[in-house]
Amino acid sequence: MSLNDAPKMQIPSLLHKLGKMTSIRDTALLEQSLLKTLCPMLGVLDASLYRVDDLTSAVRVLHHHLSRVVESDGIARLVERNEEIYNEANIDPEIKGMLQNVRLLGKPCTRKSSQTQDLLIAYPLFGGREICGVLVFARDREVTLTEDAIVKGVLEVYANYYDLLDISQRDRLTGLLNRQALENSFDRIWTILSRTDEPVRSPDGRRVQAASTHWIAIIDVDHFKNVNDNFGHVVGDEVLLLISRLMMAEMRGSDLLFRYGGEEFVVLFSAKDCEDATAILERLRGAVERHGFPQVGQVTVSIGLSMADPNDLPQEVLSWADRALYQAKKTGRNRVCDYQSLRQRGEVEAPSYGGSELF
Ligand SMILES: Nc1nc2c(ncn2[C@@H]2O[C@H](COP(=O)(O)OP(=O)(O)OP(=O)(O)O)[C@@H](O)[C@H]2O)c(=O)[nH]1
Repeated sequence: MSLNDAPKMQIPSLLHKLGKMTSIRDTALLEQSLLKTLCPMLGVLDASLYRVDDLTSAVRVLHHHLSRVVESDGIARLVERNEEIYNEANIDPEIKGMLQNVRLLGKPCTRKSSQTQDLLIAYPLFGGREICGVLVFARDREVTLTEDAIVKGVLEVYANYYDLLDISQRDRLTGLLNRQALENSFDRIWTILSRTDEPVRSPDGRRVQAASTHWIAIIDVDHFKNVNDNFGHVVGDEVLLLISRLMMAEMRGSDLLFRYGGEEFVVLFSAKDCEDATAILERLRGAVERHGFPQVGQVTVSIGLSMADPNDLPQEVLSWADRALYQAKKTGRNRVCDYQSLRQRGEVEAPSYGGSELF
């Protein structure tokens, strides 16, 4: 079968959807739009996009789900639901296996679902020459050659456009997400955190567990002005770049890392409890402390931590982490301080909301 066999109505509709997709200016909405474009074309109600890191573990998953709901007027309508999760811990082993196979083979893979008897179909998503994601959907029949060509074409347009949008969200020096990206996505991330109890389903209908407690940390380089003053800005930039690489090495692929300001970074991550979150950041602090920075030698960081309870305002939580950072600086630097413990011990006052430098 060739593209000529595609139903006549499908091509105008596809072009229209591609036009809509490329009018979007936000990567998260773009992903939703991709799944929204492909689902009706493939005749499926669910599809998922797994973003993977260099080691093929999924770092972020978007599930798109359509269901038929009969409304009060008696007419059945399609209702759309999108779920985004940042924790790969509970992805089904069957899906994990497929992600690995797609990554190794660099081409689409199909296997029979052990639970529903549907076919699980996975397509690689390329970012440059690397695979940066996998599209997965389940259906009762193989994709035809025409469908295969359409899916690959749509994924290519999507990937090229995603790269363009992604550049504008990145800090030029470190490649981490920039402050603008944090501010733009803060409310969306918060909504995801507040939904942790809701069931999330993978394309073959199985339940995917959501994440544990979330935390925000602000990481600030100590006496960084001295680095610039003594060694110059080029060396200072190299220090920032190396610290960002140490952060990437020490944190998990699913953690969100931002360069928030000059020598200030923000990390959004999940951890079991405060002890666990502190231990993760202590590991990072120690890695920076032990690292030999060219010319400069030793550099240290101070870290302020706060629990990111979705019932609190994101800006408020960030200001608490900032308050804890201030305390870490005040009490000697090269330390991790967490706001909730400082409050319990009466070592800090609650900052007056709205008075923070952040936002
Ligand atoms: N090289 C380089 N320096 C930067 C960049 N952005 C900000 N800075 C410098 O970072 C320094 C921050 O200095 P301060 O805010 O005084 O803080 P500090 O010297 O780190 O002191 P403490 O935070 O109190 O430990 C300033 O000298 C800025 O010029 C950057 O992109 N590259």
